[in-house]
This record gives sequence, structure tokens and C-alpha cells, in this order.
Amino acid sequence: METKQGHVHVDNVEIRFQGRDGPVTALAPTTLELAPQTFTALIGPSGCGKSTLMNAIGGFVTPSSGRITLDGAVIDKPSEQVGVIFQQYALFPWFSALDNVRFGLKRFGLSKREEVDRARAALDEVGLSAHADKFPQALSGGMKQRVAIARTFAFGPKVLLMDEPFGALDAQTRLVMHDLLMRVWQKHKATVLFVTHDVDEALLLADDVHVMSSAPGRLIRHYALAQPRPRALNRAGSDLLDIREDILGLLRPADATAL
Ligand SMILES: Nc1ncnc2c1ncn2[C@@H]1O[C@H](COP(=O)(O)OP(=O)(O)OP(=O)(O)O)[C@@H](O)[C@H]1O
Repeated sequence: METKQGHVHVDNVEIRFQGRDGPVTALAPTTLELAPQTFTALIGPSGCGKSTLMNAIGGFVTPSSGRITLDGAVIDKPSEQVGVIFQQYALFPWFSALDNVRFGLKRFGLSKREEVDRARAALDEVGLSAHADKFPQALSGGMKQRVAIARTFAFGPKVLLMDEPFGALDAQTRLVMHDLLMRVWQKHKATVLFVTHDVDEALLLADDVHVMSSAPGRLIRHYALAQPRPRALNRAGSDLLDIREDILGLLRPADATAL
């Protein structure tokens, strides 16, 4: 559970689905490296294949060609080495917050005591100690996503895939979640791939930002961000605002001026 690395190599991966009117290319041939324990944001227009790429790294979708490896081993099915957090909270409504986190630990053969201790520590890390016995319906959206984060980090995945995890939250809660995620990630250091539609979110959080083209998606631009955290977009001397303009230009539909 503890040995970390988490080098992901997406090697010339193309993904096609059988659509109603024939095959659809969801992801054009794509090569991407996620260095161990870095935070990569993926941004692109709706339908460009972001979730498809993420699902392939999660082992939920098989590439039509090319291959994906984690520390050299081909990913061909979901495993406990890769954690996933989606926009929809995916908590079990009939389990308390504590039991939701415990559920993620079931397959590790811990004693009940170890399981509960570990789950409590994970909830503590996300500031939910006082809510451990509450059921999801009694938790706010931000709190539910905290439980999902606790559940995932509790089992120590090498890779964490986050598909618009804060997309359903209000702006204020999102900021709080950014701080929380940075804190927890810097402690546990999984390799993170984070899909978002929000350019600012990508710039505030990521070491690397990849921009995808519209469908069939491919990676069209990479930005390596070395700005120290915590970041502010308008800090003097920072070029984040220029990068933001650049990315918004890339995402603007080519025919927007004709509207
Ligand atoms: N299982 C599937 N079968 C057929 N087509 C699919 C399947 N999954 C995805 N697609 C198609 O692949 C393309 C890419 O979808 P995907 O969900 O990866 O895009 P996305 O960039 O994540 O979109 P969004 O930002 O709206 O979530 C879309 O045209 C979608 O309809």
C-alpha cells in the first residue's frame, strides 16, 4: 500500500467507439507522460475526449491502439493503484461518512481496528472528524467531495484521476476545496490527472496543463507551471494571466467571431 511512484505513460493511444452511424474516434492518437507525483490538468472543449482518456488510464476503457503503462506495467483493468473521483460524489447513501471511507479500505485485509483508525485519520485530514457518523444526505456538496477525497487518499493510490471533481460546487466552496486538495496531495503525493473546464482552476493547481482540441481530441498545447503555491493569478511578476489568455484563445471556437 505504501510504495509510491506513479509514472504514467500514454503511448500513442487512440480510442474509437462504435456509434450508431459507425465508428467514432473519441481520442485521436495521443502520447502523454505523467511524471510521478506531479499534478496535471487537462482542459478542452466539451466532447473532446477528456473523460475517455481518463477512463482509459483508469482501466475502464481499452485503447483501440497504443498502450498505457503505470510504472512500466500495462493498464488493462481498474486497480487499487489508480483512484478516481468524479463530479458526482459516488458515495453510498446507506453508509455513514466513516463507513464510506472504510469501504475503500476493505480489500486490504486490515483489522477492523486498523480500518476504523485509518478512516478516521483520513476524515480528520479533510476536516470532517465531527461529521464521521453522518450519512451523505446530511452533508453539503463540498463535504461529500471531502469524503470522496478522504476515501481515495486513505487507500494510498499511486495515481489519482479527478474528472471535474468540483464542477458542481459554488465558487466559494471550490476555493476551499482547492486549498484542501493541495494540502492533502502535497502530503500523500499521488500522481494526479485533473480534468476541468475551468482555466483558472487548472492554473491555480497544476504543475502541467495540457489543452486538447475539439473532437476528435488530441493534445495541442502544454504549459509547465513552476509558480510556487499557493498561487494567485494576478500576482506581480507572474505570467499566469498571459497563459490564461493564451488558453482561452485556444478554447474559443474558430467561428466565434462570425456570431
Ligand atoms: N462509450 C461510448 N460509446 C460511444 N461513444 C462514446 C462513448 N464514450 C464517449 N463517447 C464519445 O466520445 C467523445 C468524447 O467523449 P468524452 O466524454 O470523453 O468527452 P469530454 O471531453 O470528457 O466531454 P465533457 O467535457 O462534455 O465531459 C464524444 O463524442 C462521446 O459522445
